[in-house]
Amino acid sequence: MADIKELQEALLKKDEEIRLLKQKVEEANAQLRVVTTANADVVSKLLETSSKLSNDDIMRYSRQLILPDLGVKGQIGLKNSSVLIIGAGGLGCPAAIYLAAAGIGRLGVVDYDEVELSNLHRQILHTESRVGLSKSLSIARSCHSLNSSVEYVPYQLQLDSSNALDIIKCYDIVLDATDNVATRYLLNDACVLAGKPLVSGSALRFEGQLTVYNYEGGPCYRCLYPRPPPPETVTNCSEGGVVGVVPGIIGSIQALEAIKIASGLGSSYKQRLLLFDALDGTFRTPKLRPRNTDCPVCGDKPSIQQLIDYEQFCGARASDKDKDLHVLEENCRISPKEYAEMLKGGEPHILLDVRPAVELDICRLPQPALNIPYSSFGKSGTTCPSDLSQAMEKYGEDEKVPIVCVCRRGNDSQLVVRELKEKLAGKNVTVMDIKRGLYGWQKQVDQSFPLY
Ligand SMILES: Nc1ncnc2c1ncn2[C@@H]1O[C@H](COP(=O)(O)OP(=O)(O)OP(=O)(O)O)[C@@H](O)[C@H]1O
Ligand SMILES: [Zn+2]
Repeated sequence: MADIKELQEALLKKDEEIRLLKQKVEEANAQLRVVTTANADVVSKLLETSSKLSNDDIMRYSRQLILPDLGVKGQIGLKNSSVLIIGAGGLGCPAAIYLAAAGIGRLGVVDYDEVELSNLHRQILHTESRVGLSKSLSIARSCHSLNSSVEYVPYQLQLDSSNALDIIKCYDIVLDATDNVATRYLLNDACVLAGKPLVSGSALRFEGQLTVYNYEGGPCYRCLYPRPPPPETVTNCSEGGVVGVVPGIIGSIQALEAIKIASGLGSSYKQRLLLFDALDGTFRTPKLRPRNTDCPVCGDKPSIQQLIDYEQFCGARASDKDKDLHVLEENCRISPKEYAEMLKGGEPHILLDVRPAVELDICRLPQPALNIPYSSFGKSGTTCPSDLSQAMEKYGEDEKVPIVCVCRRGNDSQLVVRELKEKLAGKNVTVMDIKRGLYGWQKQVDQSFPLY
């Protein structure tokens, strides 16, 4: 009997435990329902705001909203998209302002550099009062005053292998508005690894180019250019010059392609190149090679699965800061001050200005100079350019007057000295360069000398 009683008590205890457990499950379910409903509320609120245009939006964007190809759907696509622009210069400025005006949701702008006076003829979002200010901040400010409903994220830094992926991952579309080969490869690889379309632009002198890499199965930059060009063949705007409107046009089309991608229209340049020639007034759009299945980064068996050292790969720096060459021994160089002393003392010498002829019209040292541009030195083969030989002959064989080379910044002049030393080997002629060229002259000798 006692056993049965004990068993009954044990059963009752178990029943009570089961009841308590059921109660706990019920409470947990109730809590779950509350959380799920709350989440659904948050999600639907988010959807509601991101899929709706405010009255201000409707008025502001009305002229593009009524385009049947774009419409409300396209505008919401823009509002929900983010674009990252690398380079706040000649291409970045027009690209940024049109993206801001069109109502892109978020706009990131990366640039390590500060505004300079020589930027203003083409980098049209910067102003005279912002000379010395960060370019990415300056763009964000200008765009904000045009459209404050866009979120702006300025990055005052140099994009490199250590930060590129983390930044790019936060955006939908990337615009390459930079001016150097190392950054082009970096951006290409980062966009392939992160799966982002790369709207790439470039502009120099009177010419511009544009294409969209890594977009809907199209080629990447490496598919078309597997090897970087020799560094000495690459020119940038500060060396080659550029007409401001050219990057204006290319940067605007970069914005246009990003707008088309973001609004669902798609880009016209996935396997096509735009070539703009401002002197001819022509636009050509040749087709490009398709994606290379053996491409080391976007091919079927990629060997590059993380970012590499792009400055090393290209043999060139990714910024134009501190570009001073040091190829000569100190005894082959004189300071601008020493050259000024030479002039004062009337020491006979040949001044050889190795800048392009067009630059001598801008300014020159106060001494008659022979002009043989650096670019033409290779053309005379192993011999000395004939103009220089003639100038040396004027002084006669016995009087070996020194040759003093000068250029804008003191880089080309060093290369010329090196070359002349080989060409004049055995002739016992002193050849030297003026350190830091006209920049050095302005700094050490004549502050009123114009710089460009
Ligand atoms: N890796 C990089 N990270 C961040 N910004 C970059 C990088 N590479 C280039 N840039 C920026 O891209 C911009 C390119 O623009 P652009 O060539 O018009 O200007 P610039 O270099 O100031 O011109 P200039 O050659 O006349 O001095 C520059 O502002 C430069 O600082
Ligand atoms: Zn590729």
